[in-house]
Amino acid sequence: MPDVDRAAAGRAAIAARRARAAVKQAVHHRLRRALDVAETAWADPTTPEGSLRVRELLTSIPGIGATRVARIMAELGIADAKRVGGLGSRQRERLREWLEAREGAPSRPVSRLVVLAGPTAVGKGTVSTYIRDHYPDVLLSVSATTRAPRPGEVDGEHYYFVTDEDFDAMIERGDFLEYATVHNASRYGTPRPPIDAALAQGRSVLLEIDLQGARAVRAAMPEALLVFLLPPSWEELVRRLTGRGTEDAAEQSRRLDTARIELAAQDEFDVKVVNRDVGRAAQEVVELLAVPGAPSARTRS
Ligand SMILES: Nc1ncnc2c1ncn2[C@@H]1O[C@H](COP(=O)(O)OP(=O)(O)OP(=O)(O)O)[C@@H](O)[C@H]1O
Ligand SMILES: Nc1nc2c(ncn2[C@@H]2O[C@H](COP(=O)(O)O)[C@@H](O)[C@H]2O)c(=O)[nH]1
Repeated sequence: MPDVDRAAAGRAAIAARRARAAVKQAVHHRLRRALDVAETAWADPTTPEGSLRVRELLTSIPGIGATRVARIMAELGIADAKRVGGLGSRQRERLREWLEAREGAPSRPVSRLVVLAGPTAVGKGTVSTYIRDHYPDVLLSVSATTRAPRPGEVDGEHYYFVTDEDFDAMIERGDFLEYATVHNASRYGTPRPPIDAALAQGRSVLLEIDLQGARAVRAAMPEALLVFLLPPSWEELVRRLTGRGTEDAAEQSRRLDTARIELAAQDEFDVKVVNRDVGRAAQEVVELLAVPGAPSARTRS
């Protein structure tokens, strides 16, 4: 096949894969949302979620129309007019199981190379650390950076802390899969050799990098799956950034400027995950990685 045709076929295959992933992600997202709504209603039936009718909750899931809803509710033993907050404990359990079984169905895209990006302080580092600690089969890439270590950060574990000269030398040697200046401040780069070695051994790899890095990895390795971590709200994002207390006011403001740009680019990503709860967000990311022994959504506590 001529090179031009091969390139066009490759682009078409990638576009088709992204389209399929987007549809699956939309269904998954609505199922996840339905579960969140139900859990909120059961934690406090006086909330707006509590007064939602079960049939409304179920029709919010793509592909489920009125006829199917009636059949599902009959199977679950839930009367047509029931509200989510008014369900008894057995009905709740049956509905939860039904939603989790759907959500855990093997319909999501899975990749050996996942890029986790998202705005400052959304919890990328926290979620990645949770994955590293709970799923040792996954290689969490350690970046090089020219920024100074924060209290408690360990060289070689959180980052390779290097000088500007070292960073330049690494660029010269072609050590990086990608690198960027982030928040108009320090430089960060992803060392390529450990990633190639892990993928060659069949291990899954997680990169926790910024938007520019995510775009560069997509260009270099189109098989990578790009995941965008979202905060529950802008206010919560600001709370997390200020609560972390590791940046002064000027740096916080610079990071929030970048955060606005990053949030505006979220639709470029294959999958979006909301970080309400660290363990849950980590599990959602792990389910996108081809990891042997990772628990399915059905076994989530
Ligand atoms: N689900 C969560 N609920 C509440 N707090 C959280 C959650 N996830 C992370 N945090 C807290 O938010 C703060 C920011 O988290 P973290 O440093 O992991 O963010 P980040 O996305 O890696 O930030 P940056 O891009 O600036 O490095 C931390 O104090 C962390 O403990
Ligand atoms: N493009 C890259 N971005 C990276 C890399 N490693 C980390 N990052 C991102 O930088 C910011 C700031 O990190 P912080 O530790 O100073 O708070 C954050 O968005 C990281 O995801 C990398 O190798 N390449």
